[in-house]
Amino acid sequence: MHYPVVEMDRPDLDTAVDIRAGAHSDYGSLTLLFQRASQPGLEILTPNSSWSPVSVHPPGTEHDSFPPILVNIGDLMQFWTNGLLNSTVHRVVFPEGESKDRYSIAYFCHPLDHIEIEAVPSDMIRDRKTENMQQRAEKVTAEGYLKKRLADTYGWGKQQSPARD
Ligand SMILES: O=C(O)CCC(=O)C(=O)O
Ligand SMILES: [Fe+2]
Repeated sequence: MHYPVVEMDRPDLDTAVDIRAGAHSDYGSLTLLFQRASQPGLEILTPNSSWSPVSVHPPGTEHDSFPPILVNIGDLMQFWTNGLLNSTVHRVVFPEGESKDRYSIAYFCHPLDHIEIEAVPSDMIRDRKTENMQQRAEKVTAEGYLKKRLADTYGWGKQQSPARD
């Protein structure tokens, strides 16, 4: 992803409101995020509902040539584990007071299309049924799940209504 430079002194920019990527959780099981040094911006939503910046070079990695690979838990992992592992809500904000672009690479790990989405068959996971867990009567494949998420988010695959006179 390339987030282009935005001049911080633009009169129409309000960094309290304007952000680079809105709050979301990833759809798949795990996401591997590759970031570049000195290009911060990622924030996660903490359990007390505040945003916390994620360091590109966490302690102990300051002198590494490349930032470590960041692993994000996605919604599918939350579903597979009945919420034992919860997906992270995150967003990307502008760096404070600086006009810089940001580059990142996200690898979204997703099952093959035909795989049926169901919780991991273990007693520990089975016992963890929570209110949050979506109880699904019908079987869903990885492809069906992904298409639904894309449709909910972007209207992907939905018929455009014909233009009217
Ligand atoms: O660019 C980033 O640092 C995060 C991107 C992201 O969250 C996403 O593509 O899902
Ligand atoms: Fe994401």
